[in-house]
Amino acid sequence: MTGLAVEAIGLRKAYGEKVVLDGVDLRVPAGSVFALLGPNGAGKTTAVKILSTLVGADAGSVRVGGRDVASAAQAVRAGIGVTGQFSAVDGLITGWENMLLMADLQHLPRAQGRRVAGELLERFGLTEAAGRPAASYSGGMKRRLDIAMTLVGDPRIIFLDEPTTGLDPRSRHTMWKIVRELVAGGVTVFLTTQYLEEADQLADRIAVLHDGRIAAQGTAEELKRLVPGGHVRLRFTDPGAYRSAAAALTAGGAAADDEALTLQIPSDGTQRELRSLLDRLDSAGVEADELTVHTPDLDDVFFALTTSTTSTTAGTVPAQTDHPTSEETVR
Ligand SMILES: Nc1ncnc2c1ncn2[C@@H]1O[C@H](COP(=O)(O)OP(=O)(O)OP(=O)(O)O)[C@@H](O)[C@H]1O
Repeated sequence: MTGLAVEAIGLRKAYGEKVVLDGVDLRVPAGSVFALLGPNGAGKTTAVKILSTLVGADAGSVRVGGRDVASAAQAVRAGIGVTGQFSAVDGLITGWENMLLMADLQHLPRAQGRRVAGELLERFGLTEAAGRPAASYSGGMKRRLDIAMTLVGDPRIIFLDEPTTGLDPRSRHTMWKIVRELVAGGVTVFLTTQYLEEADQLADRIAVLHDGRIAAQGTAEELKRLVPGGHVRLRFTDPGAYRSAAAALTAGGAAADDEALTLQIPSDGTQRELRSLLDRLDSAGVEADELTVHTPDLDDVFFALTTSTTSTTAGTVPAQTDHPTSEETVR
């Protein structure tokens, strides 16, 4: 599949008086990981339900795998996998039986169903536990079984609704590895999450859902640049070099710390701005001992976008919060 795996335009959904989605546009390139990020109740699950044909939208159009979810729901369903917050795993039967049930639902011939079930259980580290009732599995194992069951039909687009909520850090990392492997195999992953780190780690593109609208959308780096407060910090050990750099850069708004021999220059951290800064240092004939780029992290973006009382559109972001910034040091 080429082009867009998911394309939603003007999605609206209300439950009674409550408007949950109020004109949402989403575009997910095939073969990528897309994270829909939002606080509790933002409408993430509702969006997944609409995109995966489980619930109809009040307005707007959705194409998944190139097909319209309203007029070709059956065909859409055949090409997708959905793992919800409430697992499809039946606790009373074993992991193996859960897998075979899935294979039956997918109408796989018996021998093929057993082979696929065995391969997936192996891939997700569940072979040993396969004979035990799923109710005895840990949260992470149940989640892995859930995804394994989703993969029985070899879907090319997978929706994972909060795949790591409630998991411990180790299980969360295992889940991230699974997502990366799926994408390496050409699968498109649409996931929802409340975890900024998860979106940062996994997603090629992130959309922040707030008050029924997309407050911002882009790569993690693009989103971080929406929040002001980025700067470059230069540290010197030679006081002479420090003074020369300070003289060359204070016109550019550099804040100087004479005791620590550091200069802090406002910057969005882009290559263009860094090059211009280095050019100015070169012209002054000085070299910094350490150069650190401080970019706001996703926490800054998320809090800035989701704590406002009115929704914002991409590119217009409320004032920066006090959350720590991430740092990258270049020596
Ligand atoms: N079937 C329904 N009937 C009425 N209201 C609903 C229904 N489904 C969801 N809602 C409401 O829509 C809003 C969004 O819910 P949704 O589950 O989509 O949010 P979410 O972002 O997935 O939240 P969470 O992270 O808590 O799962 C909530 O206020 C919820 O109460």
